[in-house]
Amino acid sequence: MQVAAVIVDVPSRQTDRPFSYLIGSELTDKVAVGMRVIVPFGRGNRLIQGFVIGITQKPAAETSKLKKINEVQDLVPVLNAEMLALADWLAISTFSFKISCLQSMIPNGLRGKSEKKLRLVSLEQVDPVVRKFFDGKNEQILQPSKTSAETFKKLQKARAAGKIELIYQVKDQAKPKKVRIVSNLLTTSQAEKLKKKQRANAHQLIHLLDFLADHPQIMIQQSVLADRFEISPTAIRSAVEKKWLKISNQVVKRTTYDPQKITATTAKNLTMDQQQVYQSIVTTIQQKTAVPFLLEGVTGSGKTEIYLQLMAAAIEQQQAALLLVPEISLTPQMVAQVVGRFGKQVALLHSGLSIGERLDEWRRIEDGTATIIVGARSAVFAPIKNLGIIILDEEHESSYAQDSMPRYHARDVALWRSRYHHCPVVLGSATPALESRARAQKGVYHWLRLPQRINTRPLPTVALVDMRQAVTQSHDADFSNELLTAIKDRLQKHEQIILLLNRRGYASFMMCRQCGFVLKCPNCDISLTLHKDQRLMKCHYCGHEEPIPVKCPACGNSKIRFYGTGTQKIQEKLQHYFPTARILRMDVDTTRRKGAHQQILQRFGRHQADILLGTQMIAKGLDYPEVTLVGVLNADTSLSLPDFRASEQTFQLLTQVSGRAGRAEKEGKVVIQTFNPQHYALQFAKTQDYEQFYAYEMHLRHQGDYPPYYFTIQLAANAVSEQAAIKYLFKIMQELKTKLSPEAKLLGPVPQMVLRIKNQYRYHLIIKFKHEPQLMEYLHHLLETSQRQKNVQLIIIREPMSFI
Ligand SMILES: Nc1ncnc2c1ncn2[C@@H]1O[C@H](COP(=O)(O)OP(=O)(O)OP(=O)(O)O)[C@@H](O)[C@H]1O
Ligand SMILES: [Zn+2]
Ligand SMILES: [Zn+2]
Repeated sequence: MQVAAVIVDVPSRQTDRPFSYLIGSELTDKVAVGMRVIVPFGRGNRLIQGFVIGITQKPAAETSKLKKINEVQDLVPVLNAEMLALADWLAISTFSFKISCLQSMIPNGLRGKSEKKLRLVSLEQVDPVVRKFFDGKNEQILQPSKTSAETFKKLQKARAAGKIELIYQVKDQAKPKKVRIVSNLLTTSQAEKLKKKQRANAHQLIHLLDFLADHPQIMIQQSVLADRFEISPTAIRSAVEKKWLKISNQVVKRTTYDPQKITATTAKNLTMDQQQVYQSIVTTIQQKTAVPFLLEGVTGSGKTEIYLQLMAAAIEQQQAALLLVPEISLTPQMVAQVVGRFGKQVALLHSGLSIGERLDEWRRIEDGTATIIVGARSAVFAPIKNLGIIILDEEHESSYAQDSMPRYHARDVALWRSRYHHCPVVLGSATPALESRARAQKGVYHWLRLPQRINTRPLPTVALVDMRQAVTQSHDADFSNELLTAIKDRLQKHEQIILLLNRRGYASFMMCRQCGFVLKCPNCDISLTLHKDQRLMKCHYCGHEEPIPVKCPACGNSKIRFYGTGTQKIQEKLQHYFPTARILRMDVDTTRRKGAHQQILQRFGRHQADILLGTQMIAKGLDYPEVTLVGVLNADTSLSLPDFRASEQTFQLLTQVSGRAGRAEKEGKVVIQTFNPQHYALQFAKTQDYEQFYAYEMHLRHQGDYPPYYFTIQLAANAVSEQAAIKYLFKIMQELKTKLSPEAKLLGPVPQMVLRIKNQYRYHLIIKFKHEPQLMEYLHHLLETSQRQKNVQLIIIREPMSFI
């Protein structure tokens, strides 16, 4: 009898092992390793999803007690041998449940009970058995247990030959995507006549009539009309009422980018420096060797062009390329370049996709149609079969680390996959993570450098403004005279400006000026954050929200103040200083809508605005030739976090954002406002000297026994009872002391920075160590036994991003 080892979709310590299921005769030869199955589970025999990770033959006598697989969900496996091996490694190295690892490798749309349909693509030379299965129809639902083994085999064959395709029926995919198309009902002369009849202050309608006069008979997507031609929805609505316009719905095929908006680009001639870097890497693609590279190239040194040409080289070798970026919505320029160069071969994976879109892209990668894959963190699991190169852009970005299970770092997964595929990995950054740079130093990574900008353009000059003095002159805690003067100057020259409001470790909260009461979350030990546009106070940890109070909940006084500078407030101030300046704001509030990031950046790129004001979002990767001034309003907020990486992250942020200035012919200037001008992170940011910063910071890390000199593991205990959490960690600490060598160091147990989240108290213990061969095994044992600890939840995090 055939028995399948199945990992079931119940993420818990108790169920984190394979369960045996019998493969009944109706499913013989249809179940394969890597397929999803539906199985009965638990006492109630609830039907749940699982993954087959092994199949064995057993004598009938041993299988009589086994439950049977209810149904197979796939025609061909969704997880291949590589993914299964990767899941094994991931589960062990990140202390995660196997099911969580497997789930993170498939798109959401394949979770749970989706219906599978097969669609006939071509009728030519189709096997009669397959033809009969379709029974004259184009599409047919697949139910493996009700399909004969012969038919199943033939279907698999037809699929492999591209004669049929698999369609996973996902809720949102079932509904075709529609767009609203606006048709112009007016002739040019009608539009012009109507224009004369409008009131002079009806700017929007006049603007629209101008457009209609210029474009008779045009049919255009409403979103394009709104975005590119800046016509407001209100104007469109009233034009429809007036019968100037007609709106109709049109079904479109889902694509994740609009090919019409992308212009094709060709490869640039590499500079000497670029050529050298390119050569070192391209040989490893050709020779199929798993070499990790650290590409340390200053801002504007032309790393992107090297990536593009390396990807082209992989394609030439009939291989695929994976480009990881920190957050795809923030890198529309990068996406435009990749799509411009590689067109339809590109698949984009990012969080902005709907479930159906993601599934479509995943399938295009899996069946080999897409060979250039661009995506954020989770794209590192893209089902690419023959990888030729993996590139991690901005490799220092913390968004590459997932902070929920499985707690993996995309860099580690990329390195693993590079070994599996025998292909190079390129870690690129102007400000590499200290860990990466240290590994390059030790020769673990092959170290490549681009110390100069393209065509030896200078880096921008950076001025630090001491806000302690500046405030006394400008009487404005947000703007120094120096920054205001510089802004005024660029506005006069019609150049562009980027202003950064550093909001890491920063939020606006409410305090009563009468009694000092601060509005806190009822479930967590943290103050609620003001979201002005939604008129809500929100908890960023548990999602609790409540209306903005008008009176102090404690004393009833109405003298409530909101602290913490918001981008909205800064925008108002800025507009007051420069009434005619066109300002774009980019923060969580203005980018909630899908595609909003892209729209804002495109408008700025077309020079439809003078100032781009934003949070960290605007610091990375932007390449706009007209930007000659970058201002940082508050450099210090991220320094004050009690975190060993605070300086590193501040330096990285400041260097990255400075790098946006002066990338083309015109020289760039940066003004950084700070209350700590003497701090080394700021001093080195002033010279944008990564190497010096590296040397200094490494010295401090060495003295403090911090990474990368030590490996670290965080043991976090969460419990409703504070005492239980502390007690449990103390017990572990005692045990650890007997297991670890004297070289290892233990910190804690101490409360985490936010002591209570969702009514759970949070304590932790940090292990710092250099070489402890027994440790991993002990920790796995600890996790296993922790399930007996009913009232405490233990989480083990390897190399946590911070100790807070
Ligand atoms: N070989 C080349 N010849 C001419 N221009 C180039 C060449 N390579 C790159 N450039 C241009 O130089 C500018 C900077 O390049 P790019 O954006 O790739 O820098 P980067 O190293 O990725 O910088 P950052 O780290 O700041 O994102 C771009 O405008 C790009 O088009
Ligand atoms: Zn009060
Ligand atoms: Zn909360």
